[in-house]
Amino acid sequence: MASTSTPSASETPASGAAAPSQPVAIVCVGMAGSGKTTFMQQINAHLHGKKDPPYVINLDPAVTHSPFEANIDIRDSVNYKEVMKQYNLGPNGGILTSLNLFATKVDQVVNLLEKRAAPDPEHPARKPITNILVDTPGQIEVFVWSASGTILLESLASSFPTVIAYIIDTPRTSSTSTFMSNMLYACSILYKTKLPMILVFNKTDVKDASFAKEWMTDYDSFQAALAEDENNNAFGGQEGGDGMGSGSGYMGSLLNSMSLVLEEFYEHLSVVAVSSLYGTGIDEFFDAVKGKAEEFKRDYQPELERRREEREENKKKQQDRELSKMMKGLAMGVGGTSTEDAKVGDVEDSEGDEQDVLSTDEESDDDDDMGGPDDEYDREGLQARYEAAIQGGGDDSIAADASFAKYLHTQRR
Ligand SMILES: Nc1nc2c(ncn2[C@@H]2O[C@H](COP(=O)(O)OP(=O)(O)OP(=O)(O)O)[C@@H](O)[C@H]2O)c(=O)[nH]1
Repeated sequence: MASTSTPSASETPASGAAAPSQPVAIVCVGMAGSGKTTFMQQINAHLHGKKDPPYVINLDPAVTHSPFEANIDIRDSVNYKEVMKQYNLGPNGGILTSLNLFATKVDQVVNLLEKRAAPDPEHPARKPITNILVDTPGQIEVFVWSASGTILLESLASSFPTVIAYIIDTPRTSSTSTFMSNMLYACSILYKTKLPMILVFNKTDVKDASFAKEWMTDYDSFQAALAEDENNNAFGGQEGGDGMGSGSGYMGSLLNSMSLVLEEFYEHLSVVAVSSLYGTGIDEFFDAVKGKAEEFKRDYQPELERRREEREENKKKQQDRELSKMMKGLAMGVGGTSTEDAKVGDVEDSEGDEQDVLSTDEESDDDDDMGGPDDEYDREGLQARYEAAIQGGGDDSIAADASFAKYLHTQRR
C-alpha cells in the first residue's frame, strides 16, 4: 500500500537532501492549474526559511509571471513567442519546440548544478546546494512524453537523486472517476520516467485528502465510494450505469477493475497532503523526499547506470556506423550537408536584451562546407574533423555555448 508520511514538523531536517554533496532534484509535475507554481513557491520559501536556499529551474517557457526567482529560466534561453512565430506553431507545439531547443543545453545546466553542489574554494562562504527545484509546463504530456523531457529528466537523474512530485488538485479529484483518471495519469508518468514519485494532494484547505489516502490503502473503501457514485448515477448515461444502482455500467466495472490493478502501483508511492496556499504539509513533503531520495539510490540508480552503459554502447556503435557511411560517401566524391539547420540563439540572462531565438547557420557553418576533390582540405583532414564533430555530438548549436557559459557565470541567485 502507499506509504503515507506522518507529520513530524519539529524533527524534519532543513531539506530533503541525502548527502550534502548530492542535492536532491525535485521535479514538480501536474495538470494545468493543479498548483505547481504555488507549491514551488511554498517549498522554495520553506527552504529559504531554513537557511537552505534551493537551486531553482523553470522549464515552463510560456509562464508569464513567476512568483519566485529562478536560477536558470528557460525563458532566458528560448523566446517561446518567437519559436511559435518562426515555426508556425500553436501553444503546445511552441512549448515542445522550446523544450527541444533548451534540451540541447542540458549538459551545461548539469555541469553548473554539479559545480553548485560542491564546495567552491573561490567562495568558501557559499554553501553547496542541497535541493534543486524544477517547475515544468502544465501540459504534462508535452514534458513527460517528449524526447526533450526525457533527456532533461535522464540528465538530471544521472547526476542527482531525482524525485517526481506529482501535484494533484484535491477538490477536483474527489469523485471516484476523476480520482481514478488522475491515478492512471500518475501511473503513466511513473512508468515513463522510471523515477520515484510522491503524490502531493494540494489545496487541502479546500478539500481534505484523507478520502484519497483511504482509497489508496483500503480497497473496500474505494468499492463503497464506487457503489455510492453508481447509486447516485454519478457516471451518467448507459455507459455509466443503469441509474438504479445495480453497477452494471461499464464505467463502474472499469473503475472497479482499475482499482485492483492500481493496488501494486500505489505501493510505490508516497502520499502527502498539502496546502500550497497556507503552507501546511510541507515538512511532511520533505520527509517523503528524503525517503524517496534514499529509494532512488537503492533501487533506481543501479538501473539507471545499466541503461546509461547500454546507451553509451549503442551510441558508440551508431557513431562508428555513421563515420563509415560518411567515409564511403567521401570516397565516392559525394559531399555537402544542409546548412539550413536552425539553432538556439545566444542565451541571455534576464537583464540582457531580447533577441531572436533562432538563426540560420549562414555565418558559423563554414565547417560544414564539404568541398569536392578541389577542396583545400585533404581527405585525412576531413576525416579528423568528422570524427571530432561526431565525438562532440555534432551539435551546431555549440557556437552558442560561449554566451551560454557567460550566462551561467552571471546567473542570478
Ligand atoms: N485554495 C487553494 N488554492 C490554491 C492552492 N494552490 C494553488 N492554488 C490556486 O490554484 C490556481 C492555480 O495555481 P498555479 O500554482 O498557478 O497552478 P499551476 O499548476 O502552476 O498552473 P499552470 O502554470 O497553468 O500549469 C491559482 O489560483 C492558485 O492560487 C492551494 O493550496 N489552495
